[in-house]
Amino acid sequence: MNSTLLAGLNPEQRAAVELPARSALILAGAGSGKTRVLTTRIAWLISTGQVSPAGILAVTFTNKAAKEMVTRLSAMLPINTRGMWIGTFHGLCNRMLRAHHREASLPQTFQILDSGDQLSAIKRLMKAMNIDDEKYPPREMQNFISGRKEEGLRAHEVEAYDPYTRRKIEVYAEYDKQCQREGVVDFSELLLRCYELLSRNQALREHYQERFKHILVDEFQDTNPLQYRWLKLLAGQNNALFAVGDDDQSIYAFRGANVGNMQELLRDFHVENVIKLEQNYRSHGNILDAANALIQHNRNRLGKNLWTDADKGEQIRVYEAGTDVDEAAFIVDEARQLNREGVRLSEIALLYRSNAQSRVLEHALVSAGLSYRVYGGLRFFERQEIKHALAYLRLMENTDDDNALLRIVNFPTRGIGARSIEQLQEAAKQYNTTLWDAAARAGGKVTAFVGLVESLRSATAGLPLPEIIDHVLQHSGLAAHYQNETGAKKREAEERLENLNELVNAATLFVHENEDDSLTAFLTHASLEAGEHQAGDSEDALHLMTVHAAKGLEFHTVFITGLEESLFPHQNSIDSGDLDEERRLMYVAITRARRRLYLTFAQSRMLHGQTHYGTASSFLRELPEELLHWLTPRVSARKTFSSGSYETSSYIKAFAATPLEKAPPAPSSVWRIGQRVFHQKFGEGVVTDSEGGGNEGRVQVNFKRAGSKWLALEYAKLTAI
Ligand SMILES: Nc1ncnc2c1ncn2[C@@H]1O[C@H](COP(=O)(O)OP(=O)(O)OP(=O)(O)O)[C@@H](O)[C@H]1O
Ligand SMILES: [Mg+2]
Repeated sequence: MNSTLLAGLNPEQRAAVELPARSALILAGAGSGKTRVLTTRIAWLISTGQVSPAGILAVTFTNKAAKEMVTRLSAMLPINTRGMWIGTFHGLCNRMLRAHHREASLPQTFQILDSGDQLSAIKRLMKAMNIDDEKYPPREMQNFISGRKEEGLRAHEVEAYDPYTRRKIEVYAEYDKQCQREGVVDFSELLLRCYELLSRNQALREHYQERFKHILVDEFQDTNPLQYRWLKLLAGQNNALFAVGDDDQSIYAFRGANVGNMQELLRDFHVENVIKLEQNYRSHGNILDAANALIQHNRNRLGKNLWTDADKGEQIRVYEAGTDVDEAAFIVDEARQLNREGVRLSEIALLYRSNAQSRVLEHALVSAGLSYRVYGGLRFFERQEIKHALAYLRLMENTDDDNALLRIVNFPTRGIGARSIEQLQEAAKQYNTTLWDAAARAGGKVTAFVGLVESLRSATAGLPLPEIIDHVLQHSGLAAHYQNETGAKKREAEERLENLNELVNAATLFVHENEDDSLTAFLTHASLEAGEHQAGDSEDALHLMTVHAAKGLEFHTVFITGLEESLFPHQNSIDSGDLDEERRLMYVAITRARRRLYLTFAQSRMLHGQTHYGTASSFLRELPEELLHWLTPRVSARKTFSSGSYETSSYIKAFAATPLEKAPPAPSSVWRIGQRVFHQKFGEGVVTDSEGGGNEGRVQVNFKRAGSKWLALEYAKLTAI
């Protein structure tokens, strides 16, 4: 059986699979078979009797990847893969915390806060603490708390040298208390709590160290310091850590991931040899050449060469659209044509840098009647109506969940005003109880609400999950609320109602696929797997996702959309002067394609309610011309590319410019993005965006002292500096 397992691997891959039971690092570029090697190694270890399936712990990047790994394993081995410890860091930590909730001081039914829930919990807390949210923006507070947790630091361990930080630490401490009181944990808490559980509880630690002889990690370059410490703790002195990764695909430094972990791994685990895989099996030559050429612009690379046996294949298709709507229309036409030629829709991916870009694409796909699925982004479980429904379910499970209570106490409206809710919060604070307890004593409509939730709970006790959910939708008033909507909101309400019905379907599927079909398990799934598991999973559908979410995946055809300066590369990285991480992101995007790659961009785009006028991404310029096939006249090449200096030609485009014949802008409006300017009142700043031309135009300037502002060119007397 081993020989069939190993057949088809090249000698380096095979050597990696058959490494002795010591720690190892496989450092290799995109599409070189890292994930395949990792999966095959699990199968090989089990089939050669070196370890039982229960002795394996494998960390993948997404739940989708974990599922795929389990499916591949069952195809390779005649074993029961159910219950194997294969999952994301969050998923595995959740599992461990559920199993040992008492030791971790958590209620068994603890609920998970996604990032939106976390933000509202922080806002609520800051209000109770009377903290000025202008001085301490809640989002910044959220980043502060999550950032510290990802470094493994509790509030009392964070050092502060100024009053501002001290205040933030106070909020952090109170926030943790609030979560504990309410029986909820946020994403980073899952990891930190699990880490603390293992590090404090020797018996438990030894139990798991004894069990997991082989720990395997995919996408190792994106582990953050806490995840790394968690792995180290589990590995102990004797277990083997098998890590695969690619420094060129490290795209989570902004969230604390640390490529330096690779160096630490070599040292901490006494790794003797690093195996490199250099043959790419995924992409045609031109695509790989483009990826290699791009990434060569980065500094500080560990250095790898990728080559392929495959043909050069097609050139990369580049398309310049007038507007984002035109861009979407072009993509839909091409996708439809490919589909007619026999490419399955699920083999086509539309990638974008930011979630907000998906709306226009989705609209075009809906109009064209093409099925699609969005991964990440506007997540099914994050939709307003779904969160309302989940809040009822959460409160039924755990009445301490104040977040859930606040969300639905007056939704659908039952005449409980803001004033009553404030009184409720005051009472809870005064008696040091949860809102639920306070509500039970408050009397009137508030107490009737408690009665409603209790009746939902008793009426559904013992029912199968989908029926519980259906009952709650019908009897909480949620379904009726959307059914009764009329007028302008009717269409939207119908869609929301469909989503609610979809929640029942999701639960049906969940029960079918999981041994633990309790409500708690389902709510956990809703928090952890949000967006990865959408309706109609079996249907052939296009994939839409951010580049971040595309990591590790591959498709016949990939469209990289919105390739405009300040969108991709993102303005933040342009401002910081460090494009390396953005370039790695672009490298990830390019290397997802097997056969065909499209690069598209638009001259104007509506984002966040404003029209933006952009120029082609500087990444386009980093790709060798001979690899590109321009589908639109190379206007930008003339104006933007051939001058040699990108900066001098990235001017503000005139309002009335047509895609092909752009009127040169009036001299008075030539403020290029990146230009440093001086304003009488606001002082020094940098132009970050622009709209329109001539005197009607506006520019956005990020002022050093005054922050970001839009200014009308007619009035703002800016001078270049
Ligand atoms: N020896 C091989 N022969 C044929 N195909 C292979 C071989 N090794 C890997 N492949 C195929 O190449 C593709 C890329 O493999 P895989 O996804 O494992 O690469 P990876 O290194 O994990 O990529 P990424 O860095 O994007 O995660 C897959 O379709 C895989 O099945
Ligand atoms: Mg991979």
